[in-house]
Amino acid sequence: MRVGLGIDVHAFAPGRRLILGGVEIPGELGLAGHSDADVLAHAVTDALLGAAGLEDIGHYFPDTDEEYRDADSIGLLREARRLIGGSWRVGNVDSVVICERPRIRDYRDEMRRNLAQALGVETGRVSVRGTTSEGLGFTGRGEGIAAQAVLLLESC
Ligand SMILES: Nc1ccn([C@@H]2O[C@H](COP(=O)(O)O)[C@@H](O)[C@H]2O)c(=O)n1
Ligand SMILES: C[C@@]1(CO)OP(=O)(O)OP(=O)(O)OC[C@H]1O
Repeated sequence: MRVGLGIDVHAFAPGRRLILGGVEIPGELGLAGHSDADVLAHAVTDALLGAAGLEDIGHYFPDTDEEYRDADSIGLLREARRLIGGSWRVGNVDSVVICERPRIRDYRDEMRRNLAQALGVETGRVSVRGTTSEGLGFTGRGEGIAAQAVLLLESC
Protein backbone atom coordinates (compact mmCIF):
# COMPACT_ATOMS: atom_id res chain seq x y z
CA MET A 1 0.00 0.00 0.00
CA ARG A 2 1.07 3.57 -0.57
CA VAL A 3 -0.44 6.81 0.70
CA GLY A 4 -0.49 10.21 -1.02
CA LEU A 5 -1.29 13.74 0.13
CA GLY A 6 -2.57 16.57 -2.05
CA ILE A 7 -3.08 20.22 -1.14
CA ASP A 8 -4.32 23.02 -3.39
CA VAL A 9 -5.43 26.64 -3.03
CA HIS A 10 -7.17 28.94 -5.51
CA ALA A 11 -8.20 32.57 -5.09
CA PHE A 12 -11.71 33.80 -5.88
CA ALA A 13 -11.97 35.83 -9.09
CA PRO A 14 -14.85 37.68 -10.75
CA GLY A 15 -16.36 36.33 -13.97
CA ARG A 16 -15.49 32.70 -13.26
CA ARG A 17 -17.73 29.67 -12.62
CA LEU A 18 -17.24 27.83 -9.34
CA ILE A 19 -16.44 24.15 -10.00
CA LEU A 20 -15.70 21.88 -7.05
CA GLY A 21 -15.32 18.13 -7.44
CA GLY A 22 -16.74 18.46 -10.94
CA VAL A 23 -19.91 20.15 -9.66
CA GLU A 24 -20.80 23.62 -10.91
CA ILE A 25 -22.16 25.54 -7.95
CA PRO A 26 -24.53 28.32 -8.96
CA GLY A 27 -24.63 31.81 -7.48
CA GLU A 28 -21.09 31.78 -6.10
CA LEU A 29 -17.90 33.57 -7.08
CA GLY A 30 -15.61 31.30 -9.11
CA LEU A 31 -11.90 30.61 -8.66
CA ALA A 32 -8.95 31.94 -10.66
CA GLY A 33 -6.94 29.38 -12.61
CA HIS A 34 -5.63 28.29 -15.98
CA SER A 35 -7.91 25.25 -15.87
CA ASP A 36 -11.45 25.24 -14.46
CA ALA A 37 -9.68 25.79 -11.09
CA ASP A 38 -11.36 22.81 -9.44
CA VAL A 39 -9.32 22.98 -6.26
CA LEU A 40 -10.77 19.72 -4.89
CA ALA A 41 -10.07 17.72 -8.05
CA HIS A 42 -6.53 19.13 -8.08
CA ALA A 43 -5.88 18.07 -4.47
CA VAL A 44 -7.14 14.55 -5.22
CA THR A 45 -5.03 14.38 -8.39
CA ASP A 46 -1.87 15.35 -6.51
CA ALA A 47 -2.66 12.81 -3.76
CA LEU A 48 -3.02 10.12 -6.44
CA LEU A 49 0.21 11.10 -8.20
CA GLY A 50 2.04 11.35 -4.88
CA ALA A 51 0.87 7.92 -3.76
CA ALA A 52 2.20 6.47 -6.99
CA GLY A 53 5.53 8.26 -6.58
CA LEU A 54 5.02 10.21 -9.79
CA GLU A 55 5.57 13.89 -10.60
CA ASP A 56 3.04 16.53 -9.56
CA ILE A 57 -0.06 17.80 -11.40
CA GLY A 58 1.77 20.77 -12.92
CA HIS A 59 4.31 18.43 -14.49
CA TYR A 60 1.71 16.45 -16.45
CA PHE A 61 -0.74 19.32 -17.07
CA PRO A 62 1.35 22.53 -17.25
CA ASP A 63 -0.37 25.87 -16.78
CA THR A 64 1.66 27.18 -19.73
CA ASP A 65 -0.06 24.74 -22.13
CA GLU A 66 -3.09 26.09 -24.00
CA GLU A 67 -4.48 22.55 -24.08
CA TYR A 68 -5.32 22.95 -20.39
CA ARG A 69 -6.95 26.37 -20.54
CA ASP A 70 -10.35 25.99 -18.82
CA ALA A 71 -9.66 22.25 -18.72
CA ASP A 72 -12.16 19.95 -17.00
CA SER A 73 -10.14 18.90 -13.95
CA ILE A 74 -12.19 15.73 -13.44
CA GLY A 75 -10.96 14.76 -16.93
CA LEU A 76 -7.39 15.48 -15.80
CA LEU A 77 -7.93 13.26 -12.75
CA ARG A 78 -9.13 10.47 -15.08
CA GLU A 79 -5.99 11.01 -17.17
CA ALA A 80 -3.80 10.86 -14.04
CA ARG A 81 -5.52 7.60 -13.07
CA ARG A 82 -4.47 6.20 -16.48
CA LEU A 83 -0.87 7.25 -15.81
CA ILE A 84 -0.81 5.13 -12.65
CA GLY A 85 -1.41 1.99 -14.68
CA GLY A 86 -3.15 -1.28 -13.88
CA SER A 87 -0.97 -2.56 -11.08
CA TRP A 88 -2.53 -0.22 -8.50
CA ARG A 89 -6.14 0.40 -7.43
CA VAL A 90 -7.46 3.20 -5.26
CA GLY A 91 -8.29 1.93 -1.77
CA ASN A 92 -9.95 5.11 -0.54
CA VAL A 93 -9.78 8.88 -0.65
CA ASP A 94 -10.59 11.35 2.09
CA SER A 95 -10.77 15.04 1.33
CA VAL A 96 -11.65 18.34 2.97
CA VAL A 97 -12.63 21.62 1.32
CA ILE A 98 -11.93 24.68 3.48
CA CYS A 99 -14.17 27.66 2.79
CA GLU A 100 -16.77 29.80 4.51
CA ARG A 101 -19.07 29.23 1.54
CA PRO A 102 -20.52 27.41 -0.31
CA ARG A 103 -21.75 24.75 2.09
CA ILE A 104 -20.03 21.63 0.76
CA ARG A 105 -22.49 19.32 2.52
CA ASP A 106 -25.17 20.31 -0.03
CA TYR A 107 -23.07 19.05 -2.97
CA ARG A 108 -20.81 16.41 -1.49
CA ASP A 109 -22.56 13.31 -2.82
CA GLU A 110 -22.37 14.56 -6.41
CA MET A 111 -18.70 15.48 -5.87
CA ARG A 112 -18.00 12.01 -4.46
CA ARG A 113 -19.65 10.39 -7.49
CA ASN A 114 -17.64 12.50 -9.96
CA LEU A 115 -14.32 11.86 -8.22
CA ALA A 116 -15.04 8.13 -7.78
CA GLN A 117 -15.97 7.72 -11.45
CA ALA A 118 -12.73 9.39 -12.55
CA LEU A 119 -10.76 7.12 -10.22
CA GLY A 120 -12.64 4.00 -11.33
CA VAL A 121 -13.92 3.07 -7.87
CA GLU A 122 -17.25 2.86 -6.06
CA THR A 123 -18.52 6.12 -4.56
CA GLY A 124 -18.24 4.61 -1.07
CA ARG A 125 -14.45 4.75 -1.33
CA VAL A 126 -14.43 8.55 -1.70
CA SER A 127 -15.21 11.00 1.10
CA VAL A 128 -15.63 14.76 0.77
CA ARG A 129 -16.24 17.12 3.67
CA GLY A 130 -16.39 20.86 4.12
CA THR A 131 -15.22 22.99 6.99
CA THR A 132 -14.92 26.69 7.60
CA SER A 133 -11.80 28.21 9.11
CA GLU A 134 -14.03 30.12 11.53
CA GLY A 135 -13.30 33.44 9.85
CA LEU A 136 -9.54 33.06 10.18
CA GLY A 137 -6.91 33.35 7.43
CA PHE A 138 -7.45 33.72 3.67
CA THR A 139 -10.30 31.22 3.59
CA GLY A 140 -11.92 32.93 6.55
CA ARG A 141 -11.69 36.31 4.83
CA GLY A 142 -13.36 34.82 1.75
CA GLU A 143 -10.32 35.33 -0.47
CA GLY A 144 -10.17 31.76 -1.76
CA ILE A 145 -10.74 28.07 -1.19
CA ALA A 146 -8.27 25.41 0.01
CA ALA A 147 -8.59 21.65 -0.35
CA GLN A 148 -6.65 18.72 1.06
CA ALA A 149 -6.87 15.05 0.16
CA VAL A 150 -5.28 11.80 1.25
CA LEU A 151 -5.47 8.76 -0.99
CA LEU A 152 -4.51 5.14 -0.48
CA LEU A 153 -3.26 2.98 -3.35
CA GLU A 154 -3.38 -0.80 -3.04
CA SER A 155 -1.43 -3.13 -5.29
CA CYS A 156 -3.61 -5.38 -7.48
N1 LIG B 1 -17.87 25.18 3.60
C1 LIG B 1 -18.46 24.41 4.52
C2 LIG B 1 -18.29 24.61 5.87
C3 LIG B 1 -18.94 23.81 6.76
N2 LIG B 1 -19.74 22.82 6.31
C4 LIG B 1 -20.50 21.99 7.27
O1 LIG B 1 -20.70 22.64 8.51
C5 LIG B 1 -20.10 21.90 9.58
C6 LIG B 1 -19.52 22.80 10.61
O2 LIG B 1 -18.44 23.53 10.05
P1 LIG B 1 -17.44 24.34 11.00
O3 LIG B 1 -16.38 24.88 10.14
O4 LIG B 1 -18.26 25.39 11.64
O5 LIG B 1 -16.91 23.34 11.99
C7 LIG B 1 -19.12 20.97 8.91
O6 LIG B 1 -18.87 19.81 9.65
C8 LIG B 1 -19.84 20.67 7.60
O7 LIG B 1 -20.83 19.71 7.82
C9 LIG B 1 -19.90 22.61 4.99
O8 LIG B 1 -20.62 21.70 4.55
N3 LIG B 1 -19.26 23.41 4.10
C1 LIG C 1 -4.32 21.56 -13.71
C2 LIG C 1 -3.68 22.93 -13.83
C3 LIG C 1 -3.47 23.21 -15.33
O1 LIG C 1 -3.04 24.51 -15.55
O2 LIG C 1 -4.63 23.82 -13.29
P1 LIG C 1 -4.52 25.33 -12.71
O3 LIG C 1 -5.87 25.95 -12.89
O4 LIG C 1 -3.37 26.06 -13.28
O5 LIG C 1 -4.39 25.09 -11.13
P2 LIG C 1 -3.14 24.86 -10.16
O6 LIG C 1 -3.69 24.07 -9.01
O7 LIG C 1 -2.53 26.18 -9.84
O8 LIG C 1 -2.07 24.00 -10.93
C4 LIG C 1 -2.41 22.79 -11.59
C5 LIG C 1 -2.32 22.96 -13.09
O9 LIG C 1 -1.49 21.93 -13.57
